[in-house]
Amino acid sequence: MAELSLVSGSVGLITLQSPPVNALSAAVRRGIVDTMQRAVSDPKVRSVVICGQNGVFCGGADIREFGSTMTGPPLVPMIHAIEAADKPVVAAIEGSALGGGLELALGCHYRISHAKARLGLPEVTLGLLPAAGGSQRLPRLIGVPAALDLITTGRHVTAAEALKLGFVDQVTDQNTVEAAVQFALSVVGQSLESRRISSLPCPCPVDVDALFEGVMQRVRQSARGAIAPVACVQAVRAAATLPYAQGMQREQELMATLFTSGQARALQYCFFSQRAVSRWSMPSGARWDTCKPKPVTKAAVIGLGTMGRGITVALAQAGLSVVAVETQPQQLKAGQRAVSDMLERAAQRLGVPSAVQGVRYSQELQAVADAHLVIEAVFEDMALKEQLFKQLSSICKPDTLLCTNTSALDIDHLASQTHRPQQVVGMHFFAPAHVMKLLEVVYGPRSAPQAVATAMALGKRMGKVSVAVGNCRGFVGNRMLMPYVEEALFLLEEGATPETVDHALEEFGFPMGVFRMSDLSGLDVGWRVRKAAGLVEPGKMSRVRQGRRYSPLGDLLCEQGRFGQKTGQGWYLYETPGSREARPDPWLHSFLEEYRARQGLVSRRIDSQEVQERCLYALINEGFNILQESIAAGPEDIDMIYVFGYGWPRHRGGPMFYASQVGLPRVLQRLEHYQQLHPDVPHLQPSSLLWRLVSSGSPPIHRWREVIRKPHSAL
Ligand SMILES: C[C@H](O)[C@H](C)C(=O)SCCNC(=O)CCNC(=O)[C@H](O)C(C)(C)COP(=O)([O-])OP(=O)([O-])OC[C@H]1O[C@@H](n2cnc3c(N)ncnc32)[C@H](O)[C@@H]1OP(=O)([O-])[O-]
Repeated sequence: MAELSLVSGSVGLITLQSPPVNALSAAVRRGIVDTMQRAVSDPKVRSVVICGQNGVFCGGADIREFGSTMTGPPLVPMIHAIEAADKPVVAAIEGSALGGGLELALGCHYRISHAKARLGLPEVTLGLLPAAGGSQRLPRLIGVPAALDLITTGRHVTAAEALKLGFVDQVTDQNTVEAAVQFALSVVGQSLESRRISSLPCPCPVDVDALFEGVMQRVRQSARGAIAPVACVQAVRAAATLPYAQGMQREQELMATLFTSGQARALQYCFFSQRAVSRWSMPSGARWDTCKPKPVTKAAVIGLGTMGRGITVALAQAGLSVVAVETQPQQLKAGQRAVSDMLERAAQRLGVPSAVQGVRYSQELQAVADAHLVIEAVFEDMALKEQLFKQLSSICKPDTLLCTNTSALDIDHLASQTHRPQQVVGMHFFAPAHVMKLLEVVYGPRSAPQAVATAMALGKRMGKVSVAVGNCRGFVGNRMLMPYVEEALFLLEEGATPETVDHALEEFGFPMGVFRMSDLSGLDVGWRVRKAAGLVEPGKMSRVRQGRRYSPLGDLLCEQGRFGQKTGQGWYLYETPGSREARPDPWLHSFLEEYRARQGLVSRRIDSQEVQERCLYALINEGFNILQESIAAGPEDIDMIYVFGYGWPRHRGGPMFYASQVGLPRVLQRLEHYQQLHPDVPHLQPSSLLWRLVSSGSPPIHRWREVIRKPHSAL
């Protein structure tokens, strides 16, 4: 929908009307074509301004339409008609001009932007490329290198940067539409030839081949198997080397290869899932739209170790007044210094005032008494946390929320240490807490829905992707990680090496394989968790613990002080303790051979397919158990946890989406296959929910919740 009105006597004002972001749906495109034709043919109209309703110019093509047959006027000729108009057309950009929205503006002869607007061509983040002329017009306007950067990264830029780059003509902090109308009045009668970007030559870099080879190499490396960034480079290359019309044809050809790709579907699923997880629900029926969060302006953090420092920074950057408590004077001093440095550096980088003044420090627990919300990030020890929750329960006001950053301990047990279990939830951040986007909000059986609502709202305010999950061992992320890590260890026992396992997982798209990741986070972290679970028997080689198969390989390395990067030795060798470059370790290879010989294991060749299937399907299977138990409300919750917290490649959609793409019958069949080979490994036993989904005809992922909700016999 678009509306045409005459303003200031001779300006035709076209307003896009499709809340919330005026996406270019079929109806909006039809409205633009109709209103443009009327504006061009109306003699009273001497210039045109295009703007968006509700302070948003346009969020691009309507992503919801991608799954169905496209109807209505196509974008490319619509924009060509605007560019070809013989009356000046000015885009009044407020809020966002993204994707097709910016391409629409690039079809206009002038662009006036509000200072707070965000502009960009983020199609690559949806597995696509700018296919309404953006890959051909932007390079002509701002040059090839700058266009390559914006199109291959999909990053949003400020109006100030857009002005500097040259694709907006004016920036205002006043009324943008008014400024655009005045501008449109001022350019009536001026020649438009040089304002039709498609007719401009593309400024070609001296050695165009070298430039594109260099960019393509970099893009392929960082893409880790994603196809859209590669196609984006090829489209911009067409702009640099072909006349406009041929370049446009190349753009459309490349888009056709992406539009129906599995990766595009996965990335668009992630787009909507990232928004869907904020609409949380609990098994009790409590939901995001029935529980009002409590206001939180004063927060407290207890423990200024690595996690406590990151959480303090994230809270301060979100504008809260924070009191950080650390009882150890040395640790308090070091923590205060680290937090101040991080806040100063971030302020410089973002060009905003620093939030250092918003943080107070204390050695006294009493200092948290008037906080609205307290997050403890002390050492991961149950006895220590029990003691702390008892103290907080008497120090804090009755309605103060008590949150724990534990990554595995029982939330409900900690709640039982207080007089207000309903006010206790987990807020599980991921290291570094001021950088990682994911926040697991963990509710126990006695957590009040308003406590969940408040923690979720605070997560959103901190710029986190917050996912509400139920209390169980390891919550969602770490619980699914256990079978993934165990399968990797079993594969070493059967003949693989850390290099071959990691290569297969990095080939799949993970930034780091399981063994490099383990060396980074420290083998001793998992060792402590296994000890707490009673699984570790120092020096023992037995491969059955608590009635199931167990690999003591990790324990044996830890007993030799091989904790990974921090000790310079782990599954790999490092130049010095703390260095990051992993090198294959001949000692570890002979250690594995000796271990197999002592265990009577016969080594065999293991290919990438088996590594990927066993590690990923075991993880996915645990995901089905989690859905079955309603620990997670839907597959989107699990997928966003893995995409934003565990490096699951976004172009693979997340573990559950990936399973739906592979095909549930295939996942089931492969799990059964490996379970027959390894009957002593319970986590290969297919989840009953997986069975049920397959026997219900493997419905598409957006319909899994119906099957999950349907009453069923446990048999
Ligand atoms: C040819 C052409 O070359 C190609 C092919 C394309 O153009 S491809 C498309 C390229 N465009 C994009 O990649 C921009 C995508 N959007 C955004 O980045 C953000 O939305 C935003 C604009 C910066 C606003 O952020 P926000 O935080 O204020 O609100 P929100 O919660 O995100 O969004 C508010 C609501 O609007 C929905 N929404 C947003 N953009 C949409 C879009 N382009 N299509 C359909 N729905 C959209 C969103 O799902 C949510 O719905 P619901 O969850 O409420 O039901």
